[in-house]
Amino acid sequence: MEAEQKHVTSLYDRLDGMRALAETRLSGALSSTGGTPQARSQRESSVGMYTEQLAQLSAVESGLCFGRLDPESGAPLYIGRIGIFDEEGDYEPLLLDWRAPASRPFYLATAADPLGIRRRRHIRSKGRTVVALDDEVLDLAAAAGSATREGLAGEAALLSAVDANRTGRMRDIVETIQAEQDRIIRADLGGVLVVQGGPGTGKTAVALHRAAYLLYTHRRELSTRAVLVVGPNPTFLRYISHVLPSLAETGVLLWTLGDLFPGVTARGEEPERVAAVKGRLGMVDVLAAAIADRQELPTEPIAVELDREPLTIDRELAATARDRARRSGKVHNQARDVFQEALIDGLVEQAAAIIGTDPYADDPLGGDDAPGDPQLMGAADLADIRAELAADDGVRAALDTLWPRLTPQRLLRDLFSSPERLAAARGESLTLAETAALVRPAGSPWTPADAPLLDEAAEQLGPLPELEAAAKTMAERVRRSELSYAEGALEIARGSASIDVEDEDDPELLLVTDLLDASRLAERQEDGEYLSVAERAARDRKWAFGHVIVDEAQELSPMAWRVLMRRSPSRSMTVVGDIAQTGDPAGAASWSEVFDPYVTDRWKLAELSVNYRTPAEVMALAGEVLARIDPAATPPRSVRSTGQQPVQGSLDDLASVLSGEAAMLGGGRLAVIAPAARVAGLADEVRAALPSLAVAVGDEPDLESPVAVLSARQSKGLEFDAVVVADPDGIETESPRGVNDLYVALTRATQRLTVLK
Ligand SMILES: Nc1ncnc2c1ncn2[C@@H]1O[C@H](COP(=O)(O)OP(=O)(O)OP(=O)(O)O)[C@@H](O)[C@H]1O
Repeated sequence: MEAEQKHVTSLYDRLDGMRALAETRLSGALSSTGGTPQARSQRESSVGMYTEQLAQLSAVESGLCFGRLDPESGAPLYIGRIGIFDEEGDYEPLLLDWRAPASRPFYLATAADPLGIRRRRHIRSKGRTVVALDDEVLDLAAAAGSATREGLAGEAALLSAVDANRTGRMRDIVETIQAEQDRIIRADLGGVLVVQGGPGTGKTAVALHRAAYLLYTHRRELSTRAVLVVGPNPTFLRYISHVLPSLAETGVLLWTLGDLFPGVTARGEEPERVAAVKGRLGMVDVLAAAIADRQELPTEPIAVELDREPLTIDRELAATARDRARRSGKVHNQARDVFQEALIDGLVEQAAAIIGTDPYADDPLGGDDAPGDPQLMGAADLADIRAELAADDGVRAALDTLWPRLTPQRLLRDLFSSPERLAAARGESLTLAETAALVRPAGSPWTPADAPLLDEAAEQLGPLPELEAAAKTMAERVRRSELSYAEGALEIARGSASIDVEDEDDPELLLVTDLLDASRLAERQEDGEYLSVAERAARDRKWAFGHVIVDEAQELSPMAWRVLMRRSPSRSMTVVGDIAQTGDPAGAASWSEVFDPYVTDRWKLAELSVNYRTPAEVMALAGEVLARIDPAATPPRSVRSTGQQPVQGSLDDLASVLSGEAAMLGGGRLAVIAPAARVAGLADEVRAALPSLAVAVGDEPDLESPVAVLSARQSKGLEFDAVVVADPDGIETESPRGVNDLYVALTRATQRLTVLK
């Protein structure tokens, strides 16, 4: 232990040194002022780079080094959160990043297949002090007598992690990743990988570690395209938000569905059945019809004047123009030009007929100008008339009525606030009752189910031409500035690099030179505005992410998948979920139903089978509910049993159950999970029963409070040391997939479960 402490201390010394260096460089960059635009851009770039570096170095403080591998021959390898190299010696690794290929046996080696490793050691620390060492000898003869269970790597460390008190924040599992999880984490970048697993099998943990692994292994590709993680709600995202930083990854976007449409944060609420209607693919046709409905024909002819001559836009002219615009194959906002052109053609014809016809045609002195003669006007005159008509207020007003410029927001706001517009758009996709359910007041907040519709509307409408032009200018500026930025910043990085990189092919060395990667530095923009790739991705509706990870994926509607597929044109995705936990009426009943339309059968399914959260006793009870959802389903195998059977009782005893739980809670967390309709009332009872404890409740409950009162739906993806499920029958009957919600509620406990009817 003493020897390990020595090594660990020396690693922390190196970490301190790296931080001090980054701090000095950062303050140097911050204190320099003025200079040419080039110098300013270099400064901005290095400030961004060193700030990020410092954040990463601070995040890996806890558990910096957690493992050691003793190969059959050669020096031991230490495994940790980042790679640290001996810059004074010959660049030997002092600590291997857990994601480096050489670290892999730490997760995969078994006595049966030791992968050249003699011994695996888990180093457990508190702060910077080593407190325990767990050794596994990966030698069949030596292992024969040991109590290690088949298939578990680092059992002691694993059990200590799964038994630890929960804190309201998800922790990383980097020290104890199991082989079946490791294979998913390190799967190839390309293609759609679906990870199906029961409750507590580590799907969320695996998804996040995969993000960190992919960013490390494919830094070049992914740093310029960014990785997106989609989770079910803001509370869940807060719950998982510390995991990636603790793995030294800061550039990943964590979004809910409601964040998918730039400029809109959709957090409004609506009945589930309404959201379910909005989530159906039939809405694509409804939106198309709603747009077509905005391409109107005048009920009365519209009069416009040209040089005091009366012209008319009548139904026939508007219909001809509309046909031409529709047949152009362009999207609405782009086809407006065609419509305008066609309308003006018609008006020019009228004008020419009036102005261009000789009024004295009957005059015998009129010569060639008899009625019906060709135009008197030349091309230049016609062009003048066109220009005049195009600028005419009356014509513009008519255009705005007959073919308005539409933003997605305007289209949807107008549609949902108008029973007439909805009736016109519903086609065969919506029943009368569904149509009526969609109506809402004009100022209603955007809901998560609106976000995919806004995106779909944006696709079908196309950008407003003036906004598109502005975006192009901006993109060109960024492109030009990126080049000088990247070059300048590379200069800085090269100048300050303390090692001389000779062998670019050495993978270990490349990891360090990632910091010098031009593509990463090219993220920085000119004009003092530092925008990371993630920030740029967040602003750009058409951003194509390098990789998309979806958690609780079973809950997403077909419309939501449609948007996500657009954000991932390369179809590089990791999707994790559990069909048996689908609670949302818009959610999925099978994975092939979700993916076949997009990637036919070219998606891969991986399964996780071990439950690290719920003790066997609790899972046995939850298994009875699972059997009602799908008699063929097997519940995941619990990694441990606690000997404590779930308690079943009456809701009348809530107060005494709660005080008993509070007494056992230690530093852990307790949740009361109930039907949504009973949450507020129960929260009052919980407060009364536990007056000295903070009780979290509401839309975005603070999960770090010792006690939370949640609906079953809200508890999805979360976990607590102790759970009291109140009114299970109420949960089951509250919604069409209520039995799935009950299954979720029963599988949230890491230690104790009480069910009160
Ligand atoms: N290899 C591991 N080592 C230690 N803890 C683990 C491991 N795998 C999973 N866990 C823990 O098990 C718990 C459940 O993991 P996670 O929330 O990722 O499961 P899940 O499959 O997403 O569950 P659910 O579907 O119920 O939301 C977490 O506390 C996680 O840290």
